[in-house]
Amino acid sequence: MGERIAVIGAGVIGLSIAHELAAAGCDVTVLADLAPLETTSAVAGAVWFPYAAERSAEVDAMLAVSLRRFVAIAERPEAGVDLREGIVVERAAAPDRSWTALLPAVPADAADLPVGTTGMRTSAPLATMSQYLPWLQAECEALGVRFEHRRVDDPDALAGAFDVAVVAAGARGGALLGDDATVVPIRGQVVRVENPGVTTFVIDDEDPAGLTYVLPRRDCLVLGGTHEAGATSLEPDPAIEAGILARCAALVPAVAGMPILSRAVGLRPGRARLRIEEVPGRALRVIAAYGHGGSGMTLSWGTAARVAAMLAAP
Ligand SMILES: Cc1cc2nc3c(=O)[nH]c(=O)nc-3n(C[C@H](O)[C@H](O)[C@H](O)COP(=O)(O)OP(=O)(O)OC[C@H]3O[C@@H](n4cnc5c(N)ncnc54)[C@H](O)[C@@H]3O)c2cc1C
Repeated sequence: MGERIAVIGAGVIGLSIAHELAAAGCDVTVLADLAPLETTSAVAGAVWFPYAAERSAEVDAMLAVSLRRFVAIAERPEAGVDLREGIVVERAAAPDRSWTALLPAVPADAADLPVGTTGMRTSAPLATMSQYLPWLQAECEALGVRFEHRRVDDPDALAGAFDVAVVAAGARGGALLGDDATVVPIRGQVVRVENPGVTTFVIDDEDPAGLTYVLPRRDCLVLGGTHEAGATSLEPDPAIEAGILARCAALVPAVAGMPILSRAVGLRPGRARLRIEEVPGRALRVIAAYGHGGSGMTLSWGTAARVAAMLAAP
């Protein structure tokens, strides 16, 4: 392709796109005002599982692309991605098991589930983001990608220096393009505790007391969470944290009282539909790539493949 491409954003979406475009021969520069470990992506659990994002045939194809890629990446221990056993708790009378078409799963034993629930046992890629994002950045750099710490106020101002701008700016994507007011930040708070030896993840999205999950990363156990549409505070809330700790201890008793290592808040880029498309009428070719909600890691490689295919087309 050989084009000069600016990727605005150094979260999991921007890095994955930069990687695929550089691998295809483009001259790629990532422009971002937050480094990978400062982004929402670094707050993510981060388990491959569709949550709070568009579902459609097109998105399911992207989910499949990402899943295959993460399974392959898990073969490289230095990347920080592991295939983990896990349980997805179900509380609906007719639970949505569409994800099992992508990820094989079997009914979980009642003894492993909260009283009165059903659930599925599966095995899914889980990324230790503190390791995976730096690894992905290094992989990009090995392909020649440059990184500039810089805020972009107007993508059109990149014309001349670049042939294409890819807007992978997460929750700020709509504001940056100025033509999309439909992005809603969805606040998510987590607590990271010492892992008492938990190896199985548990997700209970529909817990009536609040979104609850326990995710064993390599460096900690991530306890979550919250789903607060429209909330934007990046300060961890102590009352919310107390609720998370109580719900997680009820779900996985071994986590009760474990020492807290850190706390984090991220703003998921909520949008009814992913925005992956050409943006007409700009001073250079602009491609939007944001709106991944609670599934940015889950959709990252599928997104990158779609953007690469758009750029490969004449
Ligand atoms: C608590 C929590 C748990 C989660 N768990 C999971 C999970 O288990 N699995 C999963 O798949 N997803 C999960 N998510 C969702 C996931 O984190 C997001 O979907 C993902 O991080 C979005 O990535 P992104 O690259 O689009 O945005 P971000 O990670 O937010 O990165 C945005 C980038 O754009 C840059 N940027 C923005 N505006 C500008 C500008 N004007 N100029 C320059 N740079 C700019 C920023 O500096 C940053 O580098 C979770 C999210 C939260 C909050």
